Amino acid sequence: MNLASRGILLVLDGWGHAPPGPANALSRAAMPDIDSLIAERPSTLVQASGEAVGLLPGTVGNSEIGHMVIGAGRPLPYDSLLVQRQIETGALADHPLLNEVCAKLAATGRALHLVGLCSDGQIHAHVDHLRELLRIAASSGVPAVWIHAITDGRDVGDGTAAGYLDLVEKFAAEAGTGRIATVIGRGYALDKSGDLELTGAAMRAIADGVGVGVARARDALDGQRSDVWVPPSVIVEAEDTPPGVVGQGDAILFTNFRSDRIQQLADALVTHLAARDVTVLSLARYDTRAAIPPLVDRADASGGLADELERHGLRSVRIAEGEKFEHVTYYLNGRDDRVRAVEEHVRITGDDPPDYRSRPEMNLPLVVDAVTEAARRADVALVVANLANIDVVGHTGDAEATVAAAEHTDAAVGRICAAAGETGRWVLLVGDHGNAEQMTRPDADGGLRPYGGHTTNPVPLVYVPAPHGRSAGGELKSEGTLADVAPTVLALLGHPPGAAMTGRSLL
Ligand SMILES: O=C(O)[C@H](O)COP(=O)(O)O
Ligand SMILES: [Mn+2]
Ligand SMILES: [Mn+2]
Repeated sequence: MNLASRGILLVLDGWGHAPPGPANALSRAAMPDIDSLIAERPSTLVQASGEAVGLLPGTVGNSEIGHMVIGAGRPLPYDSLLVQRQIETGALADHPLLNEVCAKLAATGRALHLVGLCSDGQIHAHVDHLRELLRIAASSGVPAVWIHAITDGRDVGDGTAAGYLDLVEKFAAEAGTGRIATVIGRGYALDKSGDLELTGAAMRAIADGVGVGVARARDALDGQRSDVWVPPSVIVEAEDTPPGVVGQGDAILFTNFRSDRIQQLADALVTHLAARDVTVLSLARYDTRAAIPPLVDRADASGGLADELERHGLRSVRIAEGEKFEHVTYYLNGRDDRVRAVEEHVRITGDDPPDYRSRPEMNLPLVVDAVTEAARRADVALVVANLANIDVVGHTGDAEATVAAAEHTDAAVGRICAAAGETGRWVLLVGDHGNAEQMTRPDADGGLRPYGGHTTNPVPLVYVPAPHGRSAGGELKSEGTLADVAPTVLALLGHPPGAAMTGRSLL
């Protein structure tokens, strides 16, 4: 392979584009390296949200679909879209497995427990799906439906949980079934760091009714520091036992469509309830240890960049710190957990602070070292790395910390581009979805409140040619999407797009 055709694909997580302004942490940050790349190198903006990537129109992008589409070279109908389609066509209401489980509950007088994130953030879940499941349960004659409401405050503004709890109660009243049994912050219920104390606290509230006792769902929010950290709370209507515990012969249906953050809880519940003869289902397919039957299955994501690199015998090294490791491996490879013979997966571990605001640099120097080391190797055609800071710190909603994260990211990009120059590599930089370029959101009273969630903004794509390599004229083609990244990478490596790819090279 021509030396100059080797490269580095850098995903800057949460790097969206928006006009400069006080709420744009990226325009506020001093980012001299990235600014000069955008000024001097071919660049464009590409779509990373909504239909362009396989989401419902107007839906914010996310790391899973972002990396999957970057890898697949085509939009992929995401799990949320597939669920929505099944609702619209009536297929969910007619789902044989769901009907069978509901019929059994009706016949045995047992309860259905719906467990999921209650917001319309559309990253992990949508409260409208819960509404539909309540309707289906009601029309199937399920005698009791308990809702285990996980509060959000991350994919939607913090302080909005009360409104969603009210909405859930309204949906239940409309359907004629459903009562909130527990209220649990996503910090507990959706931990994915392996902290089994957090997961255990959520699990005991759901399964056993052990937690902070409150009279009404909304009371669980009183005096709490954020929607994310609402302690596992149990609605106790009578003095003694909370009514919503999971009993012998009950069924649990997890209503999140995205697996990554609910799977730890789902696995814990399956293990904990093993002796209680509980049927467990999930709305979409999960990557749990226990096999949980999904109501809606995943779209095929094969034939992407990983398959093409393998076919051409091109070695790639994937590098990211823990928060985004699966994204440059599992998701980029189309939710395929094989490590191919031509791949190396490097998970950067450092010490992770409990709150990234206190260390917006995260473990970035270690990521840069690993990228530099891989870039020096002649046997490596492609280094793929994710720089997580802008997104992960952006999620705290703290604009000052996010500015600092962006400045660290800029310095890292400078170091990586210098290493690329020394090793004769090109670099392609791309965001996977917006986040840090929009750190406030209007609230109901016409004011602005801090916002740490994702956006629908396009993301930059910047091509830094190798010192003696192919140059792309002045600009990259316009009107691209994340689906065009893999064809562009393949073109730079000297290959056509894969047969399954509908994206095109933007060179
Ligand atoms: O799970 C999270 O951290 C957020 O809800 C979504 O962020 P991600 O899509 O970047 O993981
Ligand atoms: Mn992301
Ligand atoms: Mn994110």
